[in-house]
Amino acid sequence: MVDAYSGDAAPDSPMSAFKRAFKYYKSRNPPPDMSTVWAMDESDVGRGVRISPLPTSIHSASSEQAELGLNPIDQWTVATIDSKPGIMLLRGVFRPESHLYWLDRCLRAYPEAPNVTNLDAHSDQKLTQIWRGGDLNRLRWTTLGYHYDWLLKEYRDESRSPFPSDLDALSRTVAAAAGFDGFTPETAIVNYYPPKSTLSGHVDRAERDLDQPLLSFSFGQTAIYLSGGTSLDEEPTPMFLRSGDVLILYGDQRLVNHAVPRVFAERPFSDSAAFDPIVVNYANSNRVNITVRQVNVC
Ligand SMILES: O=C(O)CCC(=O)C(=O)O
Ligand SMILES: [Fe+2]
Repeated sequence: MVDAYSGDAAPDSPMSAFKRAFKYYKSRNPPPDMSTVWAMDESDVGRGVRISPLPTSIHSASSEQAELGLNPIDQWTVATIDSKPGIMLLRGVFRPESHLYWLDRCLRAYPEAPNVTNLDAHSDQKLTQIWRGGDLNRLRWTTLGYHYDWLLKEYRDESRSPFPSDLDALSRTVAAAAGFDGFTPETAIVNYYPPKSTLSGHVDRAERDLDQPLLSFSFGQTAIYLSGGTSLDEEPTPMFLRSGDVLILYGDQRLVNHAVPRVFAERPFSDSAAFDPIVVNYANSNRVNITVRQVNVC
């Protein structure tokens, strides 16, 4: 399956450590040994994984946090890896019932005009009502704010639409809680992962201000995420990203190779009167990831 970043693959040797790991975790036959994937849910001295509460230096209004579907910040935890300063994996951020809210936004609202999706990027006419048109299974990405140009690999000032206010508030709250007070959400890529889909190895370097973190929100089913180094020869770390996980990359980790070689279903979502059964159904077999970035030096 071709994914949005596949044209971005560096001309690496076929046997780079990163590519080898990608193939290993993507393989169906034989399937990978899942016990080799880092769970990151408890401290592990051997691997240098530390889990701690988030230092609660910021206090955004708790009413706003509740509106965004967030747990109180003192219930969040952060996992770090000693050998990879610049990765923070936040857990406990979202209340369980809010995962479907964000999935609903990614499926019903964000793909609509003026936002751009893979379904209309190469068509003269903006497709509307992807949701009602039954095109959900072909939806692979939506861009918000600055619309990333996949061919030119850049953001252009002419191609920009308003950033959704709920995602803006979520991103600012999470960034500030993690110590990035000045973060300004200006663009997001929503990636949709049906079963068996992958995201090829790539580095996110198009943003003009690389001193700002990148926030990555995962909802729905679970991914194996490969966190590599700046060289494809560096052995990547495989880790699970589950619904509600927030990965923050900054500093030395802002420009590393990463990929999603596998998505698998393990998380049941129950029917709920608050959500269309199509959303619940989608959540039960697909994964959605939102990466939020600041483009400019603000
Ligand atoms: O789906 C993910 O976890 C990663 C997405 C990603 O790397 C990207 O959008 O640049
Ligand atoms: Fe990326």
